[in-house]
Amino acid sequence: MSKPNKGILLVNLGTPDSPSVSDVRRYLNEFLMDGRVIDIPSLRRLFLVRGIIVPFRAPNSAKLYRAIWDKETGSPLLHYSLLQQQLLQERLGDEYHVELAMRYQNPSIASALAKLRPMNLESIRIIPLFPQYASASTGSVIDKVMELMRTWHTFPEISIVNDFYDNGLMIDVFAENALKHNPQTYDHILFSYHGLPVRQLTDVEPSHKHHCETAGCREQISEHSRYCYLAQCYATTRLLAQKLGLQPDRYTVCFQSRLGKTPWVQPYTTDVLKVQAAKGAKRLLVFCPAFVSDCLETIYEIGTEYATEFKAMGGEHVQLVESLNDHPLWITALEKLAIAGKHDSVLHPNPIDKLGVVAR
Ligand SMILES: C=CC1=C(C)c2cc3[nH]c(cc4nc(cc5[nH]c(cc1n2)c(C)c5CCC(=O)O)C(CCC(=O)O)=C4C)c(C)c3C=C
Ligand SMILES: [Fe+2]
Ligand SMILES: [Fe+2]
Repeated sequence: MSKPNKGILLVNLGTPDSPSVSDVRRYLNEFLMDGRVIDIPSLRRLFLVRGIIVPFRAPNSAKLYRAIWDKETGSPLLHYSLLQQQLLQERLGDEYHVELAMRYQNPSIASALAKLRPMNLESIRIIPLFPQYASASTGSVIDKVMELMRTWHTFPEISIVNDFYDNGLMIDVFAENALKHNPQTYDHILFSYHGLPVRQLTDVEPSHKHHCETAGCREQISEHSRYCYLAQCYATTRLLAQKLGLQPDRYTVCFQSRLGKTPWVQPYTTDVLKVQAAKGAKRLLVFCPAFVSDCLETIYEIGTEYATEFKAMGGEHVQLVESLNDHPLWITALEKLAIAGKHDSVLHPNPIDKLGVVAR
């Protein structure tokens, strides 16, 4: 067995160590004290998070985590992330060493970097597992990695995959997972993305600030909206709709998981459910393309909470499209990202067929 020469660090958001109230409290405290997540001055954040949000939220969130916790495999997010790490390692072979980390809680980014550092690697590629760039997710991972690496004496070649919202193989896997449910048999289709406070959307870059909603971010990706979460969510949706042959009146883009009282990007998924129920829709198919693994926000929020709400409004069925999880083609997408970075971008193609990575 040869010694690995290249490091890959996969990073997802994080999950509590267990669904106990104390572990959920520790997780929420770390998560929500991140200044990129609750982006207000640190003293106000401390008061709001420690004094109000976490004490009230932790017991309730712990109940939700208990509902999705598997007796053997624990948190679905950690379970699928570990599978992705293991399957990617098998694909890449001995030349590479693949580590998994979570931005919050465990396995921590610090512990993953502590394993990679003494390997004296030629390069390390960091892959935050969020298809669309947001400062609160991808940005926070990059920030943390940079903070931890600052003390290193020597650096290998470092690269970061900052988004992959238009990755062709990822689109193929979501489309394939949806086809199992015969999309044409549903009254309407929702593309439900994780929400963000509106102010976090507009703070992208000076030429984009204040123009997000008027600069056509929902219609196209432009040089001003290249890093706009909203623009990337709509771009992912257009690619999926195109792949599945969906006309615009068959689907709605919406945003879930709002927290707090400030305005978040709209339309909210709950409002779209109401509109659809009022129109007489009975069956909804829901994609969650901001998540590469099924997790609390897909399994519980969509599959249980929103499904129950929709039924109470007269609907009959809400079907979640399974996430990418351990799909072999998604592992191929990760393999390509690991070897060549953003290669399979549909909108900005940079083919790497010459590297010999073939779709399996
Ligand atoms: C898709 C990427 C994500 C972004 C962007 C994001 C922003 C964001 N999230 C919160 C608050 C919460 N999110 C929670 C769970 C959660 N969030 C993501 C991803 C993104 N969040 C995932 C994958 C998960 C699920 C984790 C799991 O263990 O399965 C939670 C915790 C659950 C709960 O108590 O409801 C909170 C809180 C904010 C405030 C925010 C941006 C500002
Ligand atoms: Fe979140
Ligand atoms: Fe925008």
